[in-house]
Amino acid sequence: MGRKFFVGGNWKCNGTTDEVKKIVTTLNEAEVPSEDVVEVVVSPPFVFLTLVKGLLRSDFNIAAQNCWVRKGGAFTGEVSAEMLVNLGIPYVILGHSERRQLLREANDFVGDKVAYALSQGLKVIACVGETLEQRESGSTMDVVAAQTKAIADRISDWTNVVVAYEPVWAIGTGKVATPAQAQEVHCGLRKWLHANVSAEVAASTRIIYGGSVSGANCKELAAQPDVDGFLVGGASLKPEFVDIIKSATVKSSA
Ligand SMILES: O=C(CO)COP(=O)(O)O
Repeated sequence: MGRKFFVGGNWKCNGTTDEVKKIVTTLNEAEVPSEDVVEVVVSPPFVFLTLVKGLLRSDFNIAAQNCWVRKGGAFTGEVSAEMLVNLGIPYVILGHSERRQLLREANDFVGDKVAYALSQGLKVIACVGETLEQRESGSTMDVVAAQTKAIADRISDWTNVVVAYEPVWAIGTGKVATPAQAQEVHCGLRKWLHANVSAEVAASTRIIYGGSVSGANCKELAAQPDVDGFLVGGASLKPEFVDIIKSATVKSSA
């Protein structure tokens, strides 16, 4: 199947120039498994993309945290996919729950963004996930399936898509999903892709987990068969991120 382990660090709206330089220095000095074993992608705020690109080791990649839904133009405050391509930024995170919730990004809008970003040559980390209320009402799979469907309806090639399952109740709360809870949804998403897209896409698309991932809990999560990596928030700003990258070896030694 060859789903290379993927560890993303979403820095969100954090950091000063000095702090960013410090994080990059830590990453550059870290001894981590080779590129054949793990793909590492860090996602600084837009304003630091060029700085990080200039300093970061070449075996790590960079993602923007968002981009505009269509071609750039008169859209004050937005950053277009074309601009990211122009800067040499390979990845973009789209549909993060903070944007879905705080900025009211709806499923269709996120689907349009994913399709446009892919059409411009970007790779996409597409986020899905349920709220606590939705989980408690038993609609987790329906919610993540609807979010995934809005993407599937608009794209035909999944090669450059990584799906990030991030339960909203686990983000920034220290309340991590149990390995069994993560595995259940990841397996459900893979089955959904199998039934609604294709067996090949289901087998080859990486489904990564996000929500209070730490150096302490990453190994157990990484051991789950359908967990292909992580999207890390808070811990990606700390040296602990290196331990999370190293959890890739749980997979390669399995
Ligand atoms: O939202 C996340 C990554 O995109 C997860 O954030 P935390 O790791 O801080 O819970």
